[in-house]
Amino acid sequence: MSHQTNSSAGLTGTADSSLSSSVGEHPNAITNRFYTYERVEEIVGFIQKLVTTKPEIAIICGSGLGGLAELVTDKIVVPYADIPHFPRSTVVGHRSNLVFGNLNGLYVVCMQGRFHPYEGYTTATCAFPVRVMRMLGAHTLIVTCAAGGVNKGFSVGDIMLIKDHLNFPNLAGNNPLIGHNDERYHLFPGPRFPPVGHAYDRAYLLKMKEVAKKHNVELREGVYCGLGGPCYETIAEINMLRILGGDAVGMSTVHEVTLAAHCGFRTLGLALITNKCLSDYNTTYEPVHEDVIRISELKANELQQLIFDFVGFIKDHRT
Ligand SMILES: O=P(O)(O)O[C@H]1O[C@H](CO)[C@@H](O)[C@H]1O
Ligand code: HPA
Repeated sequence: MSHQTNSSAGLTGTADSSLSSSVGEHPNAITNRFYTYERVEEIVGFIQKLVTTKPEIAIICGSGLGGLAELVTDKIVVPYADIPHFPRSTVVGHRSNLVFGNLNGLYVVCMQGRFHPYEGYTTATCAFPVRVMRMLGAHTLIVTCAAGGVNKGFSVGDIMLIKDHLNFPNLAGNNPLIGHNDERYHLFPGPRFPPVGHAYDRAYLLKMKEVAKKHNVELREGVYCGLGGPCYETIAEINMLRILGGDAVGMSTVHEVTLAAHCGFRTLGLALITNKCLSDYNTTYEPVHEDVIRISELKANELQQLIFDFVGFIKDHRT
């Protein structure tokens, strides 16, 4: 399949000058002027010509966790490169496909590869596919990521249910919702000031604990800290995160979950602890991405089984 597009993938400053400039010039505002309601609609329309079944569950696959999409049956794979205006994943361990199909009885869409701010994308660009998946019909978002273990009680290979997050870019004035709050998304017109106190669905969290118990998997639960990257953290930064109540750290997820809360997704977040974080100045170990991918791939099966069963639960409890 090949679809020619003359877009520059909506990277940062490709604002359409014909659009009114009632928003500021913050890079995220510019992105939101590029990914207008019409453009999101165009992307959704393009996908709907290829995929006629409406997905109920949207899944974002973290570093090394793209194998989840291989569990999907009756697959339709839509490369990001074929979708008008869609960015590309540039990071090892992230492919660049939307994978549609059946997972344990429900129709799903998997992002096999996500976008990170350190790749040069704004947080708004990184997160905008969440809106696309919502407009395609999904009501539940399962977000997965690789993360460093900030909590000293965590071990490499642990799976942490994300109960909340610390969104550092947001605290520094960098939120994917900066810019015009377009109320034409009539199915999910998020408010100008969206609440995010319950961005991670409590009932889903409890259900996932039950699923894990059945599999004899002991889940951790904690607060995910979203930082900008691409540097891994200094020892002082890790110590700060501990003081602030952080349990795991990564460079993704928080902007996606922010947009998901805005457009009415119910969200489950799972972080796979791929490495310990630096704790003292005598430690010689430093995290490396190769280890992150290796551990993700090693533990992927376990995570996939949990998600597979969780989707089965959603199927049985749909209203
Ligand atoms: O969050 P995901 O995409 O799983 O990846 C994590 O792993 C990479 C660092 O090794 C960073 O991209 C970090 O965010
Ligand atoms: N820090 C930030 N992001 C990460 C880490 C880490 O230690 N491990 C995996 N992603």
